[in-house]
Amino acid sequence: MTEATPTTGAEEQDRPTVKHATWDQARAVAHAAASPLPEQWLPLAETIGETLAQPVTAQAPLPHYSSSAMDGWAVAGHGPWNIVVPEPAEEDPRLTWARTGNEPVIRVTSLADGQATAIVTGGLVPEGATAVLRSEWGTENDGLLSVNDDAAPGAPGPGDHIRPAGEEAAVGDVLLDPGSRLNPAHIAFAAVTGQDMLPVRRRPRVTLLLTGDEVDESGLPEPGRVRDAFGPQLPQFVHLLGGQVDAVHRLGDDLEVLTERLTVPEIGAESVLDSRAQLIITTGGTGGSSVDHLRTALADAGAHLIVDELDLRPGHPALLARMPDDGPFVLGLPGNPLAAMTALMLLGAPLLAAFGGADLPPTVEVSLTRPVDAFKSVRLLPGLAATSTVALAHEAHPWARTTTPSAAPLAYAGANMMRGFSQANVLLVIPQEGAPEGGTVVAVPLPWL
Ligand SMILES: Nc1nc2c(c(=O)[nH]1)N[C@H]1C(S)=C(S)[C@@H](COP(=O)(O)OP(=O)(O)OC[C@H]3O[C@@H](n4cnc5c(N)ncnc54)[C@H](O)[C@@H]3O)O[C@H]1N2
Ligand code: MOO
Repeated sequence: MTEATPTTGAEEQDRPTVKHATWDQARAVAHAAASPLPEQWLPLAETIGETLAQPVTAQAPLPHYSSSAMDGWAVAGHGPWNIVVPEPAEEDPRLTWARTGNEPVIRVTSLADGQATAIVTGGLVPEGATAVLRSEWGTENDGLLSVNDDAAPGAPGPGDHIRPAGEEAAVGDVLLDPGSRLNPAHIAFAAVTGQDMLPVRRRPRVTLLLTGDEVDESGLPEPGRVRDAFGPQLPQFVHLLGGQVDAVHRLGDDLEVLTERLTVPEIGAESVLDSRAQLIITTGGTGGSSVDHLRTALADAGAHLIVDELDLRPGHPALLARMPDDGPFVLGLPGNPLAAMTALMLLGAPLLAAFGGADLPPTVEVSLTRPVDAFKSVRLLPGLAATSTVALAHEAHPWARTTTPSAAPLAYAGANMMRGFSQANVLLVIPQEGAPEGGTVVAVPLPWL
């Protein structure tokens, strides 16, 4: 985890603008730009989908006691064994009427060599027990337990069916890493280690400003108009990347409206709490035409450009800026749908990860199933990689070894096209000179890989 030092507005403004950023510069600069949001403790069940702020460590050995993995008998030494029957426990007679189960007994806490006692799965193994004999393999006769003919030869071997305390983790072991986006498996694990609350970083609040007079929100548009590719999916896409979209505004192509939306707090302007979103994502209007106003609006508002254009296609007119006085970040996505998606992955994903205190999202190396031609610039192409989260886990866990996965560059990858992207699970970084079949290139995993 990288714990970025909180920056002041002044430092922010001093940082030079990175112009025409390469794909990896864009990721690194965006990730370094934001500081982790404050952490808060939430009840375990409410932390799924949030980002863990501190490591979870084992407070006790895991499991915390030696238990039986089978119903049967705990045995000490070689058989046959004398069966130790638990003594009945003394009980307050006024309470016996309420009891529905078995008579209370005093648990057998230790066994001497040649003794055995009945045990159920998950039961606490008595001191001195050397193995558990499963119920199918033992026969009781007159207080004596023997291994029967069904048993495997040599059973029970030393330690059989005993789950030793601490076999999963020792006290102090790091069980979950900070920066992890918590999923149901993490929560199950945290629960069995005895956690009730976890420290998480809340998602940064995001406002979407969708520009474009020519954009329709439903139906099949007339020629000259386009159907909005962003409104129906960008809030969920941003959520997958760690943000929380609280507001979506459609602005048309109007400089005044855009400037107002960039500078006016979302709600509660007079509130003591800063109600502004931490990130404003705009779509369209990044270009230089008479109806593209984003750059003008940002300059008028005194915003500082952190990244000004990317040195690749599609997505080159994208920008990352910050409003003055520690104001929100502004991520300007180009209007062409695929260009917007590449810019979101290169600038938005690392920025949102940094807000959560998470590392730069990992990339994977893939080998191409077919060659890709040279082009006038680096390209980001939608790709279908034969990989899984295991390949990503490999980055964090060297024990999850994988070989280089293959990936197919997908057709229909124009800046305005969604057909290729709709089948993709990665964005392939193709060098300017192209790449041969079998050539290795970097792939940026999409958050639904
Ligand atoms: N003379 C130049 N023209 C263009 C250049 C250039 O360098 N010189 N760059 C091209 C590239 S590359 C891109 S990308 C776009 C950037 O455009 P903008 O960010 O200014 O976006 P718009 O002009 O508003 O729209 C571009 C395109 O995208 C469509 N669009 C917009 N919003 C949506 C939406 N919500 N859903 C679907 N499609 C949308 C819009 O209709 C346009 O077709 O500029 C190139 N031009
Ligand atoms: O960003 Mo444009 O979409 O590079 O082609």
